[in-house]
Amino acid sequence: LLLGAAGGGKSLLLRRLRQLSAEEPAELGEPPATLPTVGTNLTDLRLPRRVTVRELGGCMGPIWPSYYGECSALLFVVDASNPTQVSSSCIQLLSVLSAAPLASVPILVLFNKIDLPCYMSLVEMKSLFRMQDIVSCATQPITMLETSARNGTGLADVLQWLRTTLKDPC
Ligand SMILES: Nc1nc2c(ncn2[C@@H]2O[C@H](COP(=O)(O)OP(=O)(O)OP(=O)(O)O)[C@@H](O)[C@H]2O)c(=O)[nH]1
Ligand SMILES: [Mg+2]
Repeated sequence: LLLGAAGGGKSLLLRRLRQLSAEEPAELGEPPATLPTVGTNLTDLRLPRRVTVRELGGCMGPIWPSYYGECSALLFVVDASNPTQVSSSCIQLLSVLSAAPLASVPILVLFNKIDLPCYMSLVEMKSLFRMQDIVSCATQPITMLETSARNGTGLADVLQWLRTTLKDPC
């Protein structure tokens, strides 16, 4: 499952992950245009095992929980260049972490858009989110990464996390 506030970069991230996991990955090139996801967006990745990622648009927040039951790993995207979204993203993350069906689902928090000059660093984001408190109270394993879906920074680590996390399907 791929979640996060509207405009954080989920759709672009998914396109990039698909490009990078293709059999013959080409240069990423200019980012393709994306539209706000109204509803859900399903994309298959080859890791090489087939993994289906379901993006839920930020505007679909009220119905996110109806998809928690079938989730084996969760990516949560935060726009690290947008200070005004930090508090709402933090509340959304807390509600994801406290959802019963996700109690043991591994979580990867992605601080995206780090190519922008005004982005907030991992250290700043961790402190704004009070990540230490969140991680110590959470029942699920939480990993954090900085990414740019625009230029590809960190995306190989995202694929590696998915490979490792989804290695032993249960
Ligand atoms: N500079 C920069 N722009 C990005 C990055 N990732 C996404 N964007 C841009 O941010 C805008 C929103 O990206 P989307 O991928 O559509 O965002 P989304 O999270 O899917 O949004 P919803 O579907 O509405 O929930 C687009 O203009 C993207 O090109 C990034 O890493 N860096
Ligand atoms: Mg989208």
